[in-house]
Amino acid sequence: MNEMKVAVLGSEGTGKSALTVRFLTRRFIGEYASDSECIYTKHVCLEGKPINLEIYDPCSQPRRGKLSLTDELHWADGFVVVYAISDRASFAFAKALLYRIRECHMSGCKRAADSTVILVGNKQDLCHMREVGWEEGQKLALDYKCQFCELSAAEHCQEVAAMFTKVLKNVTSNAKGKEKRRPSGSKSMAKLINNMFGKRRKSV
Ligand SMILES: Nc1nc2c(ncn2[C@@H]2O[C@H](COP(=O)(O)OP(=O)(O)OP(=O)(O)O)[C@@H](O)[C@H]2O)c(=O)[nH]1
Repeated sequence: MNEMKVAVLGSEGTGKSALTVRFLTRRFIGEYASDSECIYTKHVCLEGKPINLEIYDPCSQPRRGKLSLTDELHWADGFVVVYAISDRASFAFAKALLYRIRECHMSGCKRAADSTVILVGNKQDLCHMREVGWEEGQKLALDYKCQFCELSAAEHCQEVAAMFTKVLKNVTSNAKGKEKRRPSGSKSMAKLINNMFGKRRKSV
C-alpha cells in the first residue's frame, strides 16, 4: 500500500483542524483543542488504489518562537498552507511559510523539492469580513508556483475533499517521477522523526 504524508500549516485559528476533520469525517465541528498536535491516519482510495494517508495538524500555539519548519519539511510529501480570508496577518504568515518551503527547495532539501503545495484561503463564508482579496491569494500562489483555492471548511464539504484530493493526486504524480531516483528508507526516516518528536496519532 502506498503511503502519503500531508502537513496542514498556517497560523493560529485559520481552520487547519476544521479542514482536516472536514476532509476525514465530512463533518464540521466548531471548536477543536488547539494545545496539541496530531497525525491523523486514514486509508483512502485514490484512482482505485489504496493509500495509507497521514495528515499532520500542528499545534500552532507559539511555534517555539520562530518559523522552524524543518521537521515538517522532512516529513511531508505535500503541504496545505492555510490562511483565513478574514485575517490579513494569517495571509502574511502563509506567505512566510511558502517562502520557507521554497527556501528549503532551493537549498536542496529533497522532500521539499519533491513535494506539492496548495495555498488555501479558508473561511470564505466570512466574506463580509474579508481582509484578503481573492486576487491577492491567486497572485501569491502564482509567485510561489503553487496551487490556490478559496473555500470554507464550515460550508464546503465537497470543495474541501476536492482540495485534499488534488494534493494527493499531485503527490502521486510527483512520486511516479521520482520513484527511480529515491532510495527506499524514507518510511523508516519518517517513523524515526515521529518517534523523536512524539506526535500524537489518531485514526479516523
Ligand atoms: N466561519 C468559519 N469559521 C471557521 C471555518 N473554519 C474554521 N473556523 C473556526 O475558526 C476557529 C479556529 O478553527 P481551528 O480549526 O481550530 O483552527 P486551527 O488553525 O486548527 O487553530 P489552532 O489549532 O489554534 O492553530 C474555530 O472557531 C472554527 O470553528 C470556516 O470555514 N468558517
